[in-house]
Amino acid sequence: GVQHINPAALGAPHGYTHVITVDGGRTVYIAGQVPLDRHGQLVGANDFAAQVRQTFENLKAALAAGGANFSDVVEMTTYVTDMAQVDTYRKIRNEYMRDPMPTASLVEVKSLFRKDVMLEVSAVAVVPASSAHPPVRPAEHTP
Ligand SMILES: CC(=[NH2+])C(=O)[O-]
Repeated sequence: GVQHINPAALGAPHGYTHVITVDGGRTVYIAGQVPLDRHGQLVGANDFAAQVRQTFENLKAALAAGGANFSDVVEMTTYVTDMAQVDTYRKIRNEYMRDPMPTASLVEVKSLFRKDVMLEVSAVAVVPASSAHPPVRPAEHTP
Protein backbone atom coordinates (compact mmCIF):
# COMPACT_ATOMS: atom_id res chain seq x y z
CA GLY A 1 0.00 0.00 0.00
CA VAL A 2 0.83 3.68 0.03
CA GLN A 3 1.57 5.41 3.33
CA HIS A 4 1.71 9.18 3.81
CA ILE A 5 3.95 10.29 6.69
CA ASN A 6 4.55 13.78 8.11
CA PRO A 7 7.02 13.41 10.98
CA ALA A 8 6.74 16.05 13.69
CA ALA A 9 10.53 16.49 13.48
CA LEU A 10 9.88 18.36 10.21
CA GLY A 11 7.96 21.59 9.87
CA ALA A 12 4.30 21.13 9.02
CA PRO A 13 4.11 20.84 5.22
CA HIS A 14 1.82 23.22 3.40
CA GLY A 15 0.19 21.46 0.47
CA TYR A 16 2.37 18.37 0.21
CA THR A 17 3.44 15.27 2.17
CA HIS A 18 6.99 14.93 3.52
CA VAL A 19 7.34 11.15 3.07
CA ILE A 20 5.38 8.64 1.01
CA THR A 21 6.21 4.96 1.06
CA VAL A 22 4.97 2.52 -1.58
CA ASP A 23 5.44 -1.17 -2.34
CA GLY A 24 5.07 -2.13 1.31
CA GLY A 25 7.74 0.37 2.32
CA ARG A 26 10.33 -0.72 -0.23
CA THR A 27 10.29 2.61 -2.07
CA VAL A 28 10.40 5.88 -0.17
CA TYR A 29 9.75 9.31 -1.73
CA ILE A 30 11.01 12.35 0.17
CA ALA A 31 9.59 15.80 -0.57
CA GLY A 32 11.99 18.67 -1.17
CA GLN A 33 13.59 19.35 2.21
CA VAL A 34 14.52 22.89 3.19
CA PRO A 35 16.44 24.45 6.11
CA LEU A 36 13.47 24.93 8.42
CA ASP A 37 13.21 23.49 11.90
CA ARG A 38 10.20 21.60 13.27
CA HIS A 39 8.47 24.90 14.04
CA GLY A 40 8.92 26.17 10.50
CA GLN A 41 11.67 28.60 11.52
CA LEU A 42 14.61 29.15 9.15
CA VAL A 43 17.96 27.81 10.38
CA GLY A 44 20.98 29.73 9.04
CA ALA A 45 19.83 33.11 7.73
CA ASN A 46 22.40 34.11 5.07
CA ASP A 47 24.53 31.15 6.12
CA PHE A 48 24.60 28.59 3.33
CA ALA A 49 26.63 25.99 5.27
CA ALA A 50 24.16 26.08 8.18
CA GLN A 51 21.28 25.75 5.71
CA VAL A 52 22.87 22.71 4.05
CA ARG A 53 23.35 21.06 7.45
CA GLN A 54 19.75 21.66 8.53
CA THR A 55 18.47 20.39 5.18
CA PHE A 56 20.49 17.17 5.55
CA GLU A 57 19.29 16.74 9.15
CA ASN A 58 15.74 17.05 7.80
CA LEU A 59 16.48 14.51 5.05
CA LYS A 60 17.86 12.14 7.69
CA ALA A 61 14.68 12.48 9.76
CA ALA A 62 12.49 12.06 6.67
CA LEU A 63 14.34 8.92 5.57
CA ALA A 64 14.14 7.46 9.09
CA ALA A 65 10.39 8.11 9.17
CA GLY A 66 10.14 6.05 5.99
CA GLY A 67 12.31 3.23 7.37
CA ALA A 68 15.27 4.20 5.19
CA ASN A 69 18.66 5.85 5.58
CA PHE A 70 21.11 7.71 3.36
CA SER A 71 22.66 4.49 2.05
CA ASP A 72 19.27 3.55 0.53
CA VAL A 73 18.95 6.75 -1.56
CA VAL A 74 18.93 6.00 -5.28
CA GLU A 75 18.10 9.46 -6.63
CA MET A 76 18.40 12.98 -5.32
CA THR A 77 17.63 16.38 -6.74
CA THR A 78 19.26 19.50 -5.34
CA TYR A 79 18.18 23.06 -6.09
CA VAL A 80 20.48 25.90 -5.03
CA THR A 81 20.05 29.62 -5.53
CA ASP A 82 23.81 30.19 -5.94
CA MET A 83 25.95 27.61 -7.75
CA ALA A 84 29.08 29.45 -6.54
CA GLN A 85 28.50 27.71 -3.20
CA VAL A 86 28.55 24.21 -4.66
CA ASP A 87 31.84 23.23 -2.97
CA THR A 88 30.30 23.94 0.43
CA TYR A 89 27.25 21.90 -0.57
CA ARG A 90 29.38 18.91 -1.61
CA LYS A 91 31.58 19.04 1.50
CA ILE A 92 28.61 18.89 3.87
CA ARG A 93 26.70 16.37 1.76
CA ASN A 94 29.74 14.11 1.99
CA GLU A 95 29.50 14.17 5.79
CA TYR A 96 26.12 12.44 5.41
CA MET A 97 26.60 10.31 2.30
CA ARG A 98 29.37 8.14 0.95
CA ASP A 99 30.11 5.92 -2.03
CA PRO A 100 28.31 4.42 -3.80
CA MET A 101 26.50 7.71 -4.33
CA PRO A 102 22.97 7.88 -5.78
CA THR A 103 22.03 9.24 -9.15
CA ALA A 104 21.64 12.97 -8.73
CA SER A 105 20.75 16.26 -10.34
CA LEU A 106 22.02 19.65 -9.22
CA VAL A 107 20.52 22.85 -10.57
CA GLU A 108 20.63 26.55 -9.81
CA VAL A 109 17.26 28.21 -9.60
CA LYS A 110 16.27 31.83 -9.38
CA SER A 111 14.24 31.38 -6.23
CA LEU A 112 12.79 28.80 -3.89
CA PHE A 113 9.52 28.90 -1.95
CA ARG A 114 10.86 31.52 0.48
CA LYS A 115 13.34 34.28 -0.39
CA ASP A 116 15.61 33.36 2.55
CA VAL A 117 15.86 29.64 1.65
CA MET A 118 19.04 28.89 -0.35
CA LEU A 119 18.56 25.19 -1.15
CA GLU A 120 16.01 22.40 -1.39
CA VAL A 121 16.80 18.67 -1.75
CA SER A 122 14.40 15.86 -2.65
CA ALA A 123 15.21 12.14 -2.75
CA VAL A 124 13.95 8.67 -3.55
CA ALA A 125 15.16 5.65 -1.57
CA VAL A 126 14.78 1.93 -2.13
CA VAL A 127 15.01 -0.13 1.03
CA PRO A 128 16.61 -3.56 0.52
CA ALA A 129 14.14 -6.41 1.10
CA SER A 130 16.60 -7.85 3.61
CA SER A 131 16.93 -4.55 5.43
CA ALA A 132 16.45 -4.62 9.13
CA HIS A 133 15.65 -0.90 9.57
CA PRO A 134 12.27 -0.83 11.26
CA PRO A 135 10.27 2.23 10.21
CA VAL A 136 10.53 4.94 12.83
CA ARG A 137 7.04 6.36 13.24
CA PRO A 138 7.43 9.29 15.59
CA ALA A 139 4.64 11.67 16.46
CA GLU A 140 3.06 13.03 13.34
CA HIS A 141 1.40 16.27 12.45
CA THR A 142 -2.32 15.88 12.37
CA PRO A 143 -4.03 17.33 9.30
C1 LIG B 1 9.11 23.10 0.51
C2 LIG B 1 8.41 22.21 -0.42
N1 LIG B 1 8.84 21.05 -0.63
C3 LIG B 1 7.20 22.68 -1.06
O1 LIG B 1 6.63 21.93 -1.90
O2 LIG B 1 6.77 23.80 -0.77
